Amino acid sequence: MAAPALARCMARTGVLPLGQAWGRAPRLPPSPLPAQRRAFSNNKVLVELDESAGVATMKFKSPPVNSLSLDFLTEFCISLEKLENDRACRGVILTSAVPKIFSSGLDITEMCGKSTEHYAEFWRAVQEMWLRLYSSNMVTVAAVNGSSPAGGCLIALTCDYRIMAENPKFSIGLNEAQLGIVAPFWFKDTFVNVVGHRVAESSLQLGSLHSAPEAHRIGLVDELVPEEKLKDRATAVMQQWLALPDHARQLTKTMMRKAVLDRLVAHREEDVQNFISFISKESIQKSLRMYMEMLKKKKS
Ligand SMILES: CCCCCCCCCC/C=C\CC(=O)SCCNC(=O)CCNC(=O)[C@H](O)C(C)(C)COP(=O)(O)OP(=O)(O)OC[C@H]1O[C@@H](n2cnc3c(N)ncnc32)[C@H](O)[C@@H]1OP(=O)(O)O
Repeated sequence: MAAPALARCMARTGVLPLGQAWGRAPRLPPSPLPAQRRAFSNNKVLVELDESAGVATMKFKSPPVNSLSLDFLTEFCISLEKLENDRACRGVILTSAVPKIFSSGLDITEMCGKSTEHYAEFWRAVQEMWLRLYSSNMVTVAAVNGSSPAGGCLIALTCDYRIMAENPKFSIGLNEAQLGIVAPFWFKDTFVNVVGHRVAESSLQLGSLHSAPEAHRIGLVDELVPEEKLKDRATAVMQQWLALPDHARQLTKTMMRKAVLDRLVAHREEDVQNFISFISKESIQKSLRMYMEMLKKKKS
């Protein structure tokens, strides 16, 4: 099925028609076949699977800034679902193929001047991405090799472990307040689970974008490495996590994340309606338009 058709299906049903994000059987170790590498790709995400290690790398490739458009979100979910159902894959490293940018967050153009139906479709796709990634049975490591505001930061926060490249130009954080918008409760819950309530409260209210050292200091990222070592370090961390039996790690992950996941699952439609009423306000539309203009002016 093509991405737009899948997106429509997601909009109707609220889920991808590929399988279930919930109640999956625990993953089994990969079969002892000869070492093999596989790659598959769609327009937005490149996936390389090292079957001998049981590890895939998902590289975002949606230039200029890997913004999370409806197409990107749909293709991200399809790629993740494929890996989730692949017995040869036990862990996934998320990173970017676009220099200097991990992801610029939700595509603002998807939230400006569109119909109510479009907002509903878009928001369900954002929810779906988070539900699938946060509940993934695989070990998920974010190798943050560029700036990562808002929705980009959410992707990193949703992983099990975050490693960021030490580059003074890169920043990360949930900066929604700076755009005049509010991070939804499940963004906030994910953030609180990583950095704790006090840090999340001030960072969210200020819409802070943190430099790499600051992000490390507040626990937003688990470690910093020189850019050229990021890939190797992500691979080493993955090996460490995969050394444990899958079932124990998966049950522990579920135990830690269930309450937050259940909260969105129980209020999914209400959350879509909240998004629509919020984003449709003329004052919010004006803030978003001004923000886009500011981004464009910054260039000239
Ligand atoms: C009561 C409660 C109810 C709850 C309601 C919920 C409300 C909504 C919640 C929404 C949640 C999350 C929101 C988001 O994720 S919004 C996105 C936030 N992102 C940002 O603020 C990042 C903005 N971008 C940048 O800071 C920079 O672009 C960059 C990423 C640092 C890269 O800088 P650069 O100099 O390398 O590139 P630049 O020239 O700025 O950009 C290149 C082109 O890309 C366009 N662009 C950048 N970011 C986005 C984006 N997020 N969406 C769409 N387009 C984007 C930029 O405009 C340039 O375009 P052009 O070349 O000029 O045409």
